[in-house]
Amino acid sequence: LQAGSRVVLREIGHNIVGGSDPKDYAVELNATNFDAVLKDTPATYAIVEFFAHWCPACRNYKHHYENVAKLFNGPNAVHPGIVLMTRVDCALKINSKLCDKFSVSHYPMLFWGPPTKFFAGWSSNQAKSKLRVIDDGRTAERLLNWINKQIGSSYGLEDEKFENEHLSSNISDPGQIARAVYDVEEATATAFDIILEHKMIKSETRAPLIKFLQLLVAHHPSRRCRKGSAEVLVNFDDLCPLDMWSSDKHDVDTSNMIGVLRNFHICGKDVPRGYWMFCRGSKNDTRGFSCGLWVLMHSLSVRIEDGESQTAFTSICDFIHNFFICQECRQHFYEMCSSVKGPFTKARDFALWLWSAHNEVNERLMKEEASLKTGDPKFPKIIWPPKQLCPSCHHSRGPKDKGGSQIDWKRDEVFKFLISYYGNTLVSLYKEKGLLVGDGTTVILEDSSTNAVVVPVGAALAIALASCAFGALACYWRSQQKNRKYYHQLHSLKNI
Ligand SMILES: Cc1cc2nc3c(=O)[nH]c(=O)nc-3n(C[C@H](O)[C@H](O)[C@H](O)COP(=O)(O)OP(=O)(O)OC[C@H]3O[C@@H](n4cnc5c(N)ncnc54)[C@H](O)[C@@H]3O)c2cc1C
Repeated sequence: LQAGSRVVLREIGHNIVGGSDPKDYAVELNATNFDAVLKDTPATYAIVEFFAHWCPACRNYKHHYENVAKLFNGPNAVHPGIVLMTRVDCALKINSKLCDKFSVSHYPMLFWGPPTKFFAGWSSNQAKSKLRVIDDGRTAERLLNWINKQIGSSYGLEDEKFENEHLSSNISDPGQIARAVYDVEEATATAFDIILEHKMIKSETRAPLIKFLQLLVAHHPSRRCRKGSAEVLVNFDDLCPLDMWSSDKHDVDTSNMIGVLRNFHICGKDVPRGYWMFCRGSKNDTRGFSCGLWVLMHSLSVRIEDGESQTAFTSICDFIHNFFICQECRQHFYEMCSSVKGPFTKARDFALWLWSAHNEVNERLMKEEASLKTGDPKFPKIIWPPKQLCPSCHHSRGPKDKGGSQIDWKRDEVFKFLISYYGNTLVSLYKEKGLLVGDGTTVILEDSSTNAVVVPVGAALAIALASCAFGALACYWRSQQKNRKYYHQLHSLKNI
């Protein structure tokens, strides 16, 4: 069911949801996929329209609903990942119980709330209290006004005309990073795709890749990516044999191997999704992947233990050096890595080094982008975190405090801020609730959409995750034996 829901969510992006009009933006749900789709959506809110296909008022209402849905759903959504707009046809027998559950009293009837509250026991009073009937959504304008009032936004029906320029770039809102967990997944999958696309796995790059994968298995903020990285790692020798790209390999062999590797979706089947959320630029060619990569690195740096700090440092440096396809970026970054004197012994020092290296890049780019006009006008480079985001990180120095290397930072406060920003806050909207424990069983954590602390950060987490990783590896090792056998059989057949 879950895999099915992902397919539906992915199809939303391409407007090819089965059964509904291919031009529809709202997603048609039914009793079989309702819970799973709402559970898996990265959107913060959902609207469910209960209607009946025979109802003339519903048919007339459809274009109003679609006009709003196109802002939020679909590959060209101006505001993706915020509201998932769906509909359920109550005239279909399969949906009658579902519509009953929501006491649908008229058509069309619209409900609003966090997606998880739609399936988390509608009968329970607590879930019920989080859902609201939209009482003023008769036209597209009124519906959008109603949404704007709920979430304090100022979206307009014409927003599409201005491309992405209406993006909110409120840097003082720490909650914005909560969307970035999906970008960290997107960046991980994109990086892996680039590595395959550009045949970057060579004898000299295998070791750095393995080391980086190990870091991801233990500390990636997304469980899906931890799991996928573990699968790649466990199968690494089979998937990436030493002679992978050797000249005596036929093109067919090579493309078969790429095919096999591609089947190992590092963050699950439905990532990359094809869009960015936190890292979305106001122009199509700004931000995106490189922003996601930074967020990934920072989120790793706040999850490691003291004893891992040097390994994490070299893994990240080597990964960027070997696999970040931007020549200038990787050269600059490697220079910064090479200038580090002693080995890191404290996770704090490594996290702060990465933060300050990133600021060094920001400072350089601030000037470059200003003179070349290549920056994103909505997201100019800044020395980070600005005072609005972390007042306690800055000593109050008044007018002399010009930024960059001149800022008088309170480094302990910066570290605290990094831990909370890239630790807890980053995963506070993340929908994967289960964590694997040593024996491969699943523990259900608190519902993450309620802002409850999902994962404690710090030593306890690092230890827990490290042992999870071991459990997961052992588990995958066993489960992959069958695949390995199949792979070897396939190979020996080919060699006959
Ligand atoms: C390793 C690396 C090296 C790069 N080197 C170059 C280069 O040499 N030349 C070039 O043109 N581009 C370089 N880039 C790309 C560039 O740094 C930006 O990623 C890109 O311009 C997109 O910028 P952005 O506005 O999305 O913010 P980014 O700089 O990508 O930052 C992403 C997010 O991280 C947060 N952030 C910002 N600064 C910090 C900080 N100091 N610590 C923690 N979090 C922070 C902010 O929320 C920001 O939105 C590099 C990227 C990487 C990953």
